Amino acid sequence: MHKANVLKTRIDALLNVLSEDVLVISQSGTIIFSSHSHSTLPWGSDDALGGKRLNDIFPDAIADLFQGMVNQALSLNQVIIKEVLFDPDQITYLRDRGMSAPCWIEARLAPSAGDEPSVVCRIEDISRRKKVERERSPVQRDLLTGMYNRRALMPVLAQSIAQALRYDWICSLMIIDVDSLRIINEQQGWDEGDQILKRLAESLNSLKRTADFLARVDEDDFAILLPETNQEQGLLAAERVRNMVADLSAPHSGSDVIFTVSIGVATLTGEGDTSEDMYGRAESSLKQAQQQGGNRICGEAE
Ligand SMILES: Nc1nc2c(ncn2[C@@H]2O[C@H](COP(=O)(O)OP(=O)(O)OP(=O)(O)O)[C@@H](O)[C@H]2O)c(=O)[nH]1
Repeated sequence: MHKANVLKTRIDALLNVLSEDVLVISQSGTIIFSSHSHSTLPWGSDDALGGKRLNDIFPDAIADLFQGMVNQALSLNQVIIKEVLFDPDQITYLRDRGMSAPCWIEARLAPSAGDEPSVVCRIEDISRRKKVERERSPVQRDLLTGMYNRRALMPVLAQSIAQALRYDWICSLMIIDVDSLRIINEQQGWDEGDQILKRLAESLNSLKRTADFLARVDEDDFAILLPETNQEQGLLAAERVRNMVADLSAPHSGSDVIFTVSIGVATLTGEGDTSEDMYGRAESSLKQAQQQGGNRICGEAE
């Protein structure tokens, strides 16, 4: 076999056993080689990527980020590593290939030794590693908004329930969900979605009473634990939140952040009620509010 063919066969064999994808990207942002016959990433085959420009595949912000890495790798002549969160909702190319969950990618760019200025990029899906890190992490704060997360809320809720049962008090929990954040991200960009989450977090933090406990509990969900609050008062508090969001979105507020929220409220039922039960009931009420079209509040039937 010709020496060059032997080399190519060896390289192909090597690339096929890698779980990562390898792309060679030219200085001008064109993919000149890709290795994905057995890729776990949904990029498609070589043919689908070869010759494509970064801008053909990624939204501008991500294409620019890769291009910046390419330039840096070439000018510094060293490996550049970055973690990037891909949201398939924003990347038609990935969505068309059936990718639905957001996915962390570690992109590692190493300068090539070829004639044409280009870089070798190793792309690895690190979603599983990120998930394990999140689950094991003792961190109790949400990185985007700086608020507590669900991990922090649950023991506080359990303690609040225990106290309320012991001293014959009451407490309520509301879960607030941003309506259609997926569509906002899609139509106005992920950054706009981030601004909405941050703005909402800040406003909830200012609105809540000192004794209330606020947390970002899911992608687009916040929860507020309301001590010494019965169902009627819980529903009133939820109405204040909904009105506050309406004010935030009003044209006169000087903000172009326009969104609505749905809210589910649950109240302690008595002996035997647990934090998981109460949380589940607030979630069911929230679901009801969403099913009724969103921008509304639902509590439990008495
Ligand atoms: N901008 C932004 N979006 C996020 C973040 N975390 C998750 N998301 C996105 O938020 C969206 C949440 O989707 P869904 O749970 O379907 O919520 P939704 O579109 O608001 O639908 P409903 O809640 O039923 O109104 C998904 O598109 C996520 O990718 C974040 O930190 N920032």
